[in-house]
Order: sequence, then structure tokens, then C-alpha cells
Amino acid sequence: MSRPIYDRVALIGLGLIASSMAHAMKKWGLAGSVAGHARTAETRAAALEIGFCDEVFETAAEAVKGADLVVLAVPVGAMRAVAEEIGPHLKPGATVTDVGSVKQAVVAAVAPHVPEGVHFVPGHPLAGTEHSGPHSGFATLFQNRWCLLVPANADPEAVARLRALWEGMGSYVDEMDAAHHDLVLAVTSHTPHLIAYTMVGVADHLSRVTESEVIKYSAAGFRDFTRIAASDPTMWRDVFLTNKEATLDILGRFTEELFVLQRAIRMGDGQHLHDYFTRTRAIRRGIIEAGQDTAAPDFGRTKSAGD
Ligand SMILES: NC(=O)c1ccc[n+]([C@@H]2O[C@H](COP(=O)([O-])OP(=O)(O)OC[C@H]3O[C@@H](n4cnc5c(N)ncnc54)[C@H](O)[C@@H]3O)[C@@H](O)[C@H]2O)c1
Ligand SMILES: O=C(O)C(=O)C[C@]1(C(=O)O)C=C[C@@H](O)C=C1
Repeated sequence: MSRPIYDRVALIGLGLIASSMAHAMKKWGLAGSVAGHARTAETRAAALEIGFCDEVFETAAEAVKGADLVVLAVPVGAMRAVAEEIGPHLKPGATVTDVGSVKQAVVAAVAPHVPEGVHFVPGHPLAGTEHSGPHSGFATLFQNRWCLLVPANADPEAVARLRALWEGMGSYVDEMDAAHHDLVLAVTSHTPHLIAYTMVGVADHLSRVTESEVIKYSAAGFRDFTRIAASDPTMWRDVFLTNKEATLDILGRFTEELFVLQRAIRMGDGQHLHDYFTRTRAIRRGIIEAGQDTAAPDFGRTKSAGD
């Protein structure tokens, strides 16, 4: 059991990420107490009943009072309203962070509402599932996964403390600037989600048109797409609306590649297809050889979280 890194943590929005953080903080003794805010009485009751919050509040303003760390764990499109509400109630010296999947839009929405004397260190755990809500969280979600912090000019001590929290929950932590984060995530997460949503939509149309059993007999690859395409609609709507430029850039490149492959198929250019698939296979094998299959490499740094 570690020593608490923060005496009091307030979680705003009690879904998958917040509840997983709360489970992890409790399991490894990283927070003295965990307060939470959810809009519905049902979610607040669930948080108390499951036991991942010690106290719950009807408003975000009440929840953040006296908190040393405030975590904004709402969809990206809701960050501005929450920041505006909590701004005047934040404790001097406290740290505000978020877990949003997009960083430039969150910085723009939240930073103006963080008062002088409160530290703002945006963050993004690269870990999730297709599930959402207070019942979906689990303590090990962040183990062996990266968490990216976007500290800009934040106080180094506040950044180091937040880093220690994520490391205590089993994550590997890296820092980068917001624009770079959004471009990288457009490639590794956002565009792949859009493609999965589209592919499942295509299969669904086909299924309806032909009354065939496209979905019933879906093979393993397509099943993986359906898992991704089951992800929360509000969260992903907000991701695409707020990481618009980077996603459109990557989608443009994707479409160009697709046209090249489409043409190779039409022209019967097997050599092109074989060369292309050989290259992509090497990429996958390289990732596995580097020990980075779906997660961060294990440098033996997760011990504290597993103890
Ligand atoms: N799900 C993932 O895979 C994943 C991974 C990393 C980061 N994120 C990011 O984490 C954040 C939370 O995602 P999640 O997966 O936990 O979603 P979730 O849907 O499980 O939880 C979000 C909660 O926020 C609540 N909420 C919405 N607007 C609110 C408001 N104005 N005030 C208070 N509560 C509000 C919702 O009711 C919901 O309970 C998002 O910004 C998302 O981009 C998600
Ligand atoms: O594993 C999943 O279900 C996820 O999609 C998690 C995932 C990802 O794309 O890797 C999704 C969104 C996040 O912001 C971070 C992680």
C-alpha cells in the first residue's frame, strides 16, 4: 500500500475513466479520499454503492471544494461548462487535470477558467474499453498503458505529482505538446475508430439490403470492428468535432491510400498488394518484437501498482 499522493481527489463525471481511476487509487492507496460529482442521482448512488467514491455531490462546484486534485472526466464537449462552474471553488495550490481524448480543444476550453494559483496539467490515459458509465470501471485499466501529460508551462512539482499518481496506477507517463498529441491520436485512435464505425455501418446496410447474415456470421476481424464501433456515441461525437483538422488530415491520407489499393485490385496488380501487405505485416511484427503490443513496454516499472 503506497502513501497517498493527494489527500483529497474530486472526480467530475463518474464514468469508465473516473471510476477506473477511483478503483485504482483506492486499491493502491493513492488518495486519502475520493469525492465525486455526477449529474444523475442514479450514478451518484452507484458510485457510493460500488464504493469507489467516499462522498458524492449534486454539483461539481461542491465536489471540488477542498480537493487537492480535480479530475475532469466528462466528454470533451462538456469540459468548458464544467471548468466554468468549478473555477471559483478551486482550492489555491490544487491541481486540475482532465482525461479527455483531445488536448488542444480541452486546453482552450478549460485554461481560461483555472484561477491564478491553481495548476492545470492536462492528461490523457491511452486506455479504455467500449463500455461506459459507473459500472464499467476497474482498477487495472491503466496498467502497462501510456498516459500522456500536456503540461505546457505548468509548475514542475505539480506535474511530477500527477506523474506519480499515474505511475502509481501502473501507467507509463510521457509529456508532449497539445498539437502533437492531437495529430498522433488522430492516427492511432481517432481515425481507426471512424473507420470501424463506417465498416460496421456498411455491413449493417448490406445486411438490411440482402437480408443476408453479415453480422451473424462475422469473422474475427469484423468482430473487433464491432467492439470498437460500440464505443460511447457522445464521447466520439465530441472527439471528431474537436479534433477536426487532424482527423480530416489523416482521413484524407487514408482515402488516398485506399484508392491506390482499390486501383491495384481493379487492375489485378497482385505485386502491389503483396508488397503493401508485406510492409504492414513488418510493422505489426516490429511492434510485437518491441514488446508494444497494445500497450506500453514493460520496463518493470509497474511494480508499485501490482503490489
Ligand atoms: N472510453 C475511453 O476509451 C476513453 C479513454 C481515454 C480517455 N477518455 C476520455 O475520458 C473522458 C470520459 O470518458 P469515459 O469513457 O469515462 O465516458 P463515460 O461516458 O463512461 O463517462 C462520462 C460521464 O460524464 C458525464 N457527463 C457528461 N457531461 C457532464 C457534465 N456536463 N457534468 C457532469 N458529468 C457529465 C456522463 O453522464 C458520464 O457519466 C472523455 O473525455 C473521453 O474522451 C475515454
Ligand atoms: O480499447 C479501446 O476500447 C479504446 O478504444 C481505447 C482508446 C484507444 O483508441 O486506444 C480510445 C480512446 C482513448 O482516448 C484512449 C484509448
